[in-house]
Amino acid sequence: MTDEGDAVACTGLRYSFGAATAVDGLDLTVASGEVFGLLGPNGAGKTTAIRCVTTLLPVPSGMVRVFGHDVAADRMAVRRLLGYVPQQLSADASLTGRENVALFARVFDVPRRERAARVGQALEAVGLAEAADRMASTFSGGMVRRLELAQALVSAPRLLILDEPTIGLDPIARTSVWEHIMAVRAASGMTVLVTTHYMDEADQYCDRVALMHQGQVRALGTPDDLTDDLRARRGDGSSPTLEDVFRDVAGSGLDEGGEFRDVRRTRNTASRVG
Ligand SMILES: Nc1ncnc2c1ncn2[C@@H]1O[C@H](COP(=O)(O)OP(=O)(O)OP(=O)(O)O)[C@@H](O)[C@H]1O
Repeated sequence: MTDEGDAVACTGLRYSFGAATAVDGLDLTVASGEVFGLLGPNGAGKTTAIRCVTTLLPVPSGMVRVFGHDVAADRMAVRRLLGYVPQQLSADASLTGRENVALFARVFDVPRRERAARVGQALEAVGLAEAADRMASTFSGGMVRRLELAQALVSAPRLLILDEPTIGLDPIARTSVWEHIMAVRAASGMTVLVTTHYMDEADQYCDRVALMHQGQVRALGTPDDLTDDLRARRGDGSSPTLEDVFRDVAGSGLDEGGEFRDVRRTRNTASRVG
């Protein structure tokens, strides 16, 4: 397989935790260069699906390719192509911003003589050049998130995967995180795959979105296509939002919002950066 073609192609992906099916036959294609949003409430299966794409979970059933590489058969090639910002804290509070990014540069095999420059560029790209030599423990929640973004960017990934990048941040910090993501994407042409349950962010920043519910994609398209389609079906002159589209495809499931475990995990994630 060459590394041309779509950034991500999932066919019939299934993943279960014991008897509980988290991802239930996911078919999904992310085109090279697009910003793609995987949306859904807590427990929809978003994190499980992207952990399969990143090779952190196996692919027990179905097929997942990243730029043509089968993630099950060619794990190292896939890892070299992607940067991943997980929901969990990945920055070390006892190191400076620069030391945190340098650590990722070493782990991701950035050539030694390029490391210092690449670390500096990654910090600059997320607006942390001036704060780079402060301890990460002194950073605000938004700065920690941007530091984690720099960690993922230092290896110059072709595919950046972000799991709830703005959860727990105030509106100004959320905008700042997104503006830095979009600026790096515009400069590098990298593909971005992001999970979020903030429909407004998806509407504003994503080229296409997949609405996921109970392990399956229930709707797929550009935010405008999805809202236009619902407007046409309603035919009552109202202007639906992406959230209305989600309520339409997921029904009452959206309000139920996953199990207790899912809510607790999300709260933990939010408080660790707050
Ligand atoms: N380690 C685990 N053990 C058992 N079940 C799990 C585990 N991780 C996730 N699940 C279950 O799998 C389903 C999908 O979870 P997943 O984390 O993929 O959803 P999500 O859409 O990313 O939600 P969130 O926004 O809360 O992260 C949920 O029902 C969840 O309870």
